[in-house]
Amino acid sequence: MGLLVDGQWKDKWYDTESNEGKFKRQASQFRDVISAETGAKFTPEKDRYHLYVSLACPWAHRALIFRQLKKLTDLIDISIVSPEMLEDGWTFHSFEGATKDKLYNFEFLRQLYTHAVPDVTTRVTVPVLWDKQSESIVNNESAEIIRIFNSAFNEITGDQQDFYPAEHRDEIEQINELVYHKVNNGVYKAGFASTQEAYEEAVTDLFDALEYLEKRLSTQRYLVGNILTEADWRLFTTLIRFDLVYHGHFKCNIKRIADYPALTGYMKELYQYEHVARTVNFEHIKHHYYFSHTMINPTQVVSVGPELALAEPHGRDAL
Ligand SMILES: N[C@@H](CCC(=O)N[C@@H](CS)C(=O)NCC(=O)O)C(=O)O
Repeated sequence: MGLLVDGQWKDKWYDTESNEGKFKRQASQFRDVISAETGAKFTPEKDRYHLYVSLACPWAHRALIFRQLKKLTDLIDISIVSPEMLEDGWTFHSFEGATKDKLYNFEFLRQLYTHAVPDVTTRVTVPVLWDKQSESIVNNESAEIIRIFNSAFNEITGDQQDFYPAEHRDEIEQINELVYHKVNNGVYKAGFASTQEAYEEAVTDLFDALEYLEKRLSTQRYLVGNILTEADWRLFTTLIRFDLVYHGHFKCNIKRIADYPALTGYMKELYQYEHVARTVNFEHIKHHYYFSHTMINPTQVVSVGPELALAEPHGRDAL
């Protein structure tokens, strides 16, 4: 794993030493929008954009889910990186369920970043929303890509479902804040911590948040206002990976999601939601984490279990 500095690849892991053993995620750099407004640089068009994802990555997973939910699969094609992310970062090496780079046939994802900006300094992350017309990155921040997908193409697809409704935005933002820091990023803070204190702080915050979410979801079907919103999908991509990789590989092991009845039923319901299951690839998830993080798992042995009973009735209809 590494990063680009002035367009040059440096094989370097996140520096936790200078930060008391804590993992600090860097902000995404490409933050444009797609809009039908006059003068907009990126306008909604069929076949103009391409999405680069990893099926292992919870952030890219959000974008893949929104692409399905918002009926964008015919408008926006995808390229899928190999789950093995080692000294060259994300690659398009052959792996079942991965694809080539469908636009440029690049070997490495970093080549896409330098194709856009030759002297860029950035981490090379997924997801990337790419504009084929200007050959540039529209956005590489999943929280923003899902908002783009939520509304920018509605005129073309005719799909008006709104996962970020105006009347619930304050509450969505509040819950997103908690879920992002303590859960989505919380598992990484626990897993990548390089001191006991940093790990314990992250894992305690994470399980405090899970206890809170379990309570909240015991009396209401979804996180906000009893309708499905982006807040639910943002939580889902961490929950679905939890017992598979975060519990073992990242030592988030005070409990499993299977030990929380409400969170388990909720996760199953979202998994069973139309077309969502096809965005989940358990092999890519397990292989990526156990094989790529050699500082945590130097043998690169990938765990076999656990079995998850995701197709069983979720029992959430009563709420
Ligand atoms: N804030 C970004 C984070 C994306 C991210 O960190 N993706 C991970 C994969 S799960 C990645 O590509 N990591 C490579 C690296 O950090 O070098 C987003 O939500 O889009």
